[in-house]
Amino acid sequence: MIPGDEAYGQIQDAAIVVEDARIAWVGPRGDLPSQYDSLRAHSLGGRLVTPGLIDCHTHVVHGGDRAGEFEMRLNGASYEEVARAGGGIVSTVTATRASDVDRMVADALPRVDALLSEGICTLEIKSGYGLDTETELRMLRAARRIGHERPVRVCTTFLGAHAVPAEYDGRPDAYIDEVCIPTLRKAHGEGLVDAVDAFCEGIAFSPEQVNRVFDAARKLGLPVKIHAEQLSNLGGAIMAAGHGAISADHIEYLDEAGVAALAKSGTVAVILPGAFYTIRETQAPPIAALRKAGVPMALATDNNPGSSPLTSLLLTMNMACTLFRMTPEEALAGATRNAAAALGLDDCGTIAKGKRADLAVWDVKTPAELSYRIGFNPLHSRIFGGIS
Ligand SMILES: O=C(O)CC[C@@H]1NC(=O)NC1=O
Ligand SMILES: [Fe+3]
Repeated sequence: MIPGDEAYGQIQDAAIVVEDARIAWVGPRGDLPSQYDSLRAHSLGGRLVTPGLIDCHTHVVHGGDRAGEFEMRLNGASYEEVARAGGGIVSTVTATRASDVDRMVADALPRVDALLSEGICTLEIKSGYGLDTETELRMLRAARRIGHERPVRVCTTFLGAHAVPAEYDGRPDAYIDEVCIPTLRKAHGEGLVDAVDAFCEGIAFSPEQVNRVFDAARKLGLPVKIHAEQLSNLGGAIMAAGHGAISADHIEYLDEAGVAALAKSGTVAVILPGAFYTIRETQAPPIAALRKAGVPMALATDNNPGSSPLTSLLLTMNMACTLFRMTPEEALAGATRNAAAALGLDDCGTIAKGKRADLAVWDVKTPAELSYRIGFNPLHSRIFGGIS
């Protein structure tokens, strides 16, 4: 069954009125109110227009790369074995600690530009490769700077609970209490934090440890999100749902109880096919159960140097359809309105009166082409805040 226009909320021969970087009116061109007749019209040649895309989960700021580990895994080492051998996240920490804000920005901009070239207007950027106060702060300052150096809205996420640094090896609780939570408070005090995230996994932090970070976040009035059930089921998503988390991400190993918890709390499921593909995971996230339970599903690149060096949200959409059997309409919703919800944003992600005038214009005949092609970018133009 091929969905019609109504499935995407599509309007044929539409007009969109933009005033002060916001959408003032949208509808069939023939219904355009006469009050707008005097505005300068700009034809898009009948092309498809979608909301500007939103990449709601990235680690795009980081030092170094992990091509060497890529080769290790190709010689048989699993992702967890690489992590336990002191590789993985911790090896990127060394490179990031040696970097400064200017260098972090310069290293990230080619990846950011690649993402923007596909119509992204909102980009989430996490910390989490510093794991000490000063480097975590530098990462978040770099993320903020990217939002000033490029026409993109940046949402920052504190991910101090990403891994246990070498100097706290075997002492995760001490790291949470002595570094992670104090750094969160300092970063929040500098206006660097829009949300708080944590990696709940056997190779990272327990639900109890993450719970302490989330308690601190909520005392600061910050929304929380979680990397959960990526490699096993520790109940992280259920714990996060109990905190009213705005998203639970990865969730390959989410069970029925976890699905029900997300549905009850209104938490968005963020599906990350890049990590599933890169670490050659075999357990797919429970898409059918999430769909049946009405849990909103978002998509993101999870751009990071280890488990998902993926810098294409369009390819992410294709992978979500081909690997996880999401529909093209679900994939587009996952990169727009549901991605906005995963960031706790209500002013973007759809083309509607009052929303930001963030739009993507495409040289395609149908919306399904955006998920159908592999490694092809049909973007005609990107409109950010009403300016193309
Ligand atoms: O491998 C890396 O550098 C990041 C891995 C990434 N972080 C996380 O919490 N889960 C992931 O897949
Ligand atoms: Fe991630």
